[in-house]
Amino acid sequence: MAEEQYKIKVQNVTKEYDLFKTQTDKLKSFFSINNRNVPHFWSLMGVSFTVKPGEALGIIGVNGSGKSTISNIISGIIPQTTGQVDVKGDTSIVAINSGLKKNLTGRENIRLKSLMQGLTNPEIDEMMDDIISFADIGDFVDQPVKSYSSGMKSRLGFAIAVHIKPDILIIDEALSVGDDTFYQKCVDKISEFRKEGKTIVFVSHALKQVELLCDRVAWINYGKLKEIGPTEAVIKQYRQFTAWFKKLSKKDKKKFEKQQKDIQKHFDINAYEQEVVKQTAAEHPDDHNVSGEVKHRFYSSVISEKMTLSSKILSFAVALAVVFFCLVNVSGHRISHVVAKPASLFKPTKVLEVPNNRTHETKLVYKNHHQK
Ligand SMILES: Nc1ncnc2c1ncn2[C@@H]1O[C@H](COP(=O)(O)OP(=O)(O)OP(=O)(O)O)[C@@H](O)[C@H]1O
Repeated sequence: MAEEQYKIKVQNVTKEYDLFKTQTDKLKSFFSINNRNVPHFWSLMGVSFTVKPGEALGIIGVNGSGKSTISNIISGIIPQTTGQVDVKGDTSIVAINSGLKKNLTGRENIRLKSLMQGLTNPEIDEMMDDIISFADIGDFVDQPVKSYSSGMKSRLGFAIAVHIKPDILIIDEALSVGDDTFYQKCVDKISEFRKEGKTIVFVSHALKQVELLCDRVAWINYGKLKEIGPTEAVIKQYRQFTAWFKKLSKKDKKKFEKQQKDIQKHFDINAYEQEVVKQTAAEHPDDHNVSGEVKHRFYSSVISEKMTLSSKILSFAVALAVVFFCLVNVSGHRISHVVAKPASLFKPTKVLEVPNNRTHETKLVYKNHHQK
């Protein structure tokens, strides 16, 4: 069977967030054995799709549906909770609020992002003027990014992203804040990118832009992939959904949104895993290790953000050891002495008056002898 050609493959990806109310709750959860009392929210509840080389995939969906979450996971900015993400090539993300260091100037940000992408200083010097001219932010290029408007940040972010020539360009709502002239410049650049056979992921609410730029569209709806397919067909379905939603009364809109959010709060990852096992077993009846394979697919490439009980105990023990050694050091006693008489940890050693007529070595022997 021919191997599937893809640039990005997202398989059974989920993303869970803990909804702490305060910083104290967060701290309490570190010391608790289980996190059962912390409310959870599943921003993604098992999303799978592939993006082919040279394809422009649009990602659409209502506010809070999980579009930025999936684009940040593909870009490697945040890890998924479960599932596999395979990206073949360098990615560069342009998002309104990501990637730029606000205390650095525009010029410094250009250098930093380019270095992070593996370019050398001479290569960056060569590109610097082109990037500055594309961003067209005037003297602000030498001002800290914190003084930029969102449109200026987007201009700079886009200019850097397209000039460092990544294999995969991810654009998350970045065009929505630019003016018409800049927007046209970006569209031309994206079209150029497509002609070069680069892969594009385009997250946007602007359906007209999506229609213009994308070959296929993924509609993410409250953490799930609702539809994926040809641009026209998916956008038509999405428009029908938004038209239906707009017609609801205020009360029904709220009720609908609450129902969807409740599903995301009570998502059961184990039940989802069993569902995938069942589905895979039905598709591959001769495979006798479906359960093991699904488990591997769910958890093998996941870096957990949460600490397990054993790692909590280990961190606690290391912290205690550090405090102990600091106290021993301050107390002036030897470790063996403190171990034999723990109370001495809090009694500082007497300051010894060493007679001046002794040599350095004999002073040390004298001190050791008298400290016992
Ligand atoms: N750090 C976080 N902690 C808790 N919840 C989060 C966090 N980040 C995102 N979420 C939640 O995850 C859900 C998806 O967020 P995401 O930003 O991916 O949505 P989106 O589709 O990009 O929305 P928008 O169209 O408004 O940009 C939202 O309900 C959001 O509140």
